[in-house]
Amino acid sequence: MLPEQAHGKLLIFTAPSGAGKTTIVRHLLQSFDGLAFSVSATTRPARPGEVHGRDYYFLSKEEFMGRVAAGDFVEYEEVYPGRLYGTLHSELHRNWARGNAVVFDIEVKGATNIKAHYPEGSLAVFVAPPSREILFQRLRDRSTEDADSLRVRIARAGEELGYRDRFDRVLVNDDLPTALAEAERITREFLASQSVGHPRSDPGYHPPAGA
Ligand SMILES: Nc1nc2c(ncn2[C@@H]2O[C@H](COP(=O)(O)OP(=O)(O)O)[C@@H](O)[C@H]2O)c(=O)[nH]1
Ligand SMILES: Nc1ncnc2c1ncn2[C@@H]1O[C@H](COP(=O)(O)OP(=O)(O)O)[C@@H](O)[C@H]1O
Repeated sequence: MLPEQAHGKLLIFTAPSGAGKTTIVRHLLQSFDGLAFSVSATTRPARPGEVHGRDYYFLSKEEFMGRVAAGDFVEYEEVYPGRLYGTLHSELHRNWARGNAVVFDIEVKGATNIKAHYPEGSLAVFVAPPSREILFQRLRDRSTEDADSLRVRIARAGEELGYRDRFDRVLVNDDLPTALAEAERITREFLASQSVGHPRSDPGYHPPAGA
């Protein structure tokens, strides 16, 4: 068990939509014991094949706002108009209590906020596409979005590319096997590194005597 108010490790993958972070995170979850996914809550509808509680907690706007009011989120963002996404405190503590490092698939602002809240024990990796054109092509080829949703994602993805140098690492996802091998290397090193920290803005935490 972790000491009260202490926290475990956080491995954050962030990128513009379509860069490949979901593909990379899924691969890592299959490849490593001791990693657990931070299942976010969202108000967007499930895509075919997505499972409630595994890919996301799919909530109505009312349910989501109720949980905001209850203080259940570490962070949340309206990523697309009317589409809320957020990280639940309960999700992190549930996974840390089991001794797992938590892995995130999250957009750039959420990643920045998580990293600021948990500066110790966290590593943020920006997944970069080989080019803007390839990024947009991947989004179109994935065929998960209707025309409007695709347009919104492409516009936002263009902006998010500008966050590239604000994180701890950049992982270029050009050839997929090469990117997966690099992601494995980063993860192996991270899991072997020093572990527990304390959240920066947690008023309840007092360091143990002699710490
Ligand atoms: N801030 C924040 N963003 C999230 C969270 N969960 C997912 N996202 C991001 O929201 C964006 C939209 O996710 P999604 O609808 O699954 O679309 P996709 O990126 O096109 O696969 C992605 O950049 C996700 O990484 C969260 O808990 N908080
Ligand atoms: N290196 C790659 N080469 C070609 N296609 C890729 C590569 N990585 C991911 N893809 C494909 O690009 C699309 C977007 O990837 P995804 O993992 O959904 O991105 P994100 O989660 O960042 O939005 C998916 O259809 C995925 O299969």
